[in-house]
Amino acid sequence: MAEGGGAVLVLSGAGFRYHDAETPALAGIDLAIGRGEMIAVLGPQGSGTSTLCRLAAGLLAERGIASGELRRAPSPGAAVAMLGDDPEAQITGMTSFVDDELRLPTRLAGDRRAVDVAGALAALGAARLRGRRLDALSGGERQLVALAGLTTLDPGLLVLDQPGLSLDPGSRVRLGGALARFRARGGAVLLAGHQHDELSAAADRVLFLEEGRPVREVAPPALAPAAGDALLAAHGVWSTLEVPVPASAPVPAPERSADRDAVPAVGRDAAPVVDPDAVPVADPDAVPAGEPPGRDRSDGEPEMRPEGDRRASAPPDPVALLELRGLSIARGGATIVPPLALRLGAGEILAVIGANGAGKSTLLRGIAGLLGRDAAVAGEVLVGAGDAAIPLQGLPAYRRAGRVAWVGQDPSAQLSAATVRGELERAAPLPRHRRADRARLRAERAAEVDALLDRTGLAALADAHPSDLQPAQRKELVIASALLLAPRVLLLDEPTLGRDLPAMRRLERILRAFVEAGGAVILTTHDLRWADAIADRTLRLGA
Ligand SMILES: Nc1ncnc2c1ncn2[C@@H]1O[C@H](COP(=O)(O)OP(=O)(O)OP(=O)(O)O)[C@@H](O)[C@H]1O
Repeated sequence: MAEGGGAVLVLSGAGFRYHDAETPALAGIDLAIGRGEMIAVLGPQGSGTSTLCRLAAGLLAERGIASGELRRAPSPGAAVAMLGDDPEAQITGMTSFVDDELRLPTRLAGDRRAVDVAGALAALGAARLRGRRLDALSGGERQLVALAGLTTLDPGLLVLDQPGLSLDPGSRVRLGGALARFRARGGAVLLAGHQHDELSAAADRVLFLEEGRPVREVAPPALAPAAGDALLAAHGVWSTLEVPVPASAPVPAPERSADRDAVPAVGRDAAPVVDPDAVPVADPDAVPAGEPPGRDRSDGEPEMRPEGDRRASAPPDPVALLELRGLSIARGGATIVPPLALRLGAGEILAVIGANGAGKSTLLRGIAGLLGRDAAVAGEVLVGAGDAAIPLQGLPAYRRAGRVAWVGQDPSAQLSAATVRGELERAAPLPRHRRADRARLRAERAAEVDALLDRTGLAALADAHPSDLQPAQRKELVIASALLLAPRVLLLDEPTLGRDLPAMRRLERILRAFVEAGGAVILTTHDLRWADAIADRTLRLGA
């Protein structure tokens, strides 16, 4: 551990207690980060990782009482720059375009020097975002812009709270490369989170927190998949790292074929009940004349293709819950989702994967009827099977919601009540009833809300304001609201964001119970290891 003169940040016996809290959020923190070092602090949700970030960045002064010692070394540029844990709050709201957003931190610091916008974006593999409007970016693209903006400050210490949120694995690796270059120039990095990923794996040391106290320090190789899983589990931390494929493993079948027989079988525990011909495929017949399948962008990005089908042998299709017939979505003159044919059976979980900006959220929004007029949606979305199938296209979102319930990438945008319980109580109207039945129905709904609060781990927070929840808890709340609608199909956009190990297990239990009761799920995720474990099939969007 770096001490004394070379240290950029030193915490000795440091602690912090929020004004309204009975117990300290942090206590007994001894940590020194030297020039060129990167330390990861991991722990379960509520263990104090975000508080430690804010303390290190000097952002807690008004909110409680600090104890112990904290020293930051002076730096020629900004002493410290921090990325917070809420991906949707990263963009300032003060600018409309990517380039201006990247110049803003330097300008706000009173520095008039020219900012290398192109270089900052290119370092994160995001050169394509130059000149784009901020309100037309995907969640991960926004995260990349926020990260690129921080790097323009060239601070002595970079504090990153869950920087991998919303980033695809390639972006996480590129961010790791940018951090390595920053460290080579003498910069120091403190990262924190509830998940172990490519970034924490590249740290010099990993410190585990438990109830605000440091409990163990290890070198990242001790946490490698799958050997390190038990150690991470003992500290309530989830790992998104994929188990490396041995060099001798068989090469999987090509992904691009629309021929079902060419889809790599990746094995499965329970056979899904889907149509044997229901493997999601690019529908060549649905491609408009003159337009190639895939998004018409110069960087050769997305193309729809089947990723994997876990069926060892395909059983008959008893209940098709959702069918897409040539669904395609274009925005701003570009094809975002190429024509897609897909049938989803009762009991099935489909994971949609793909790089940042590949179109995953757009697909879910298209199914839910939540795209604005600027989006050109073609093709059909049907819920139900055969003659009973109900076409959803043309129906407004509120009329689709009872059939396909959508949980968006940004949970804050779906919350409006003053308390967690209030949010659930208003999530779905009571069924049509006679006045005499009202009291009984209300009591049943209250019991249902209590049960959901327990299942989603929110019972102790029932009276909290939704804005006071962590991002992962807000998502939990929106999932609970969606379940109250009793939909046939759940559409979950990045449900794993920011979850620790217990919260991941809770999510799995909720999904399993939903599909075992006859529902179907489409979810998006950048956690490819988890997608492989939870989903019956995966669909990759983009290149
Ligand atoms: N209103 C809009 N107008 C034009 N393009 C848009 C608009 N909204 C999103 N896009 C673009 O559509 C593409 C797909 O966005 P989408 O949010 O679906 O991606 P995603 O796969 O969910 O990405 P992420 O993994 O980062 O969440 C992106 O390139 C995005 O910039």
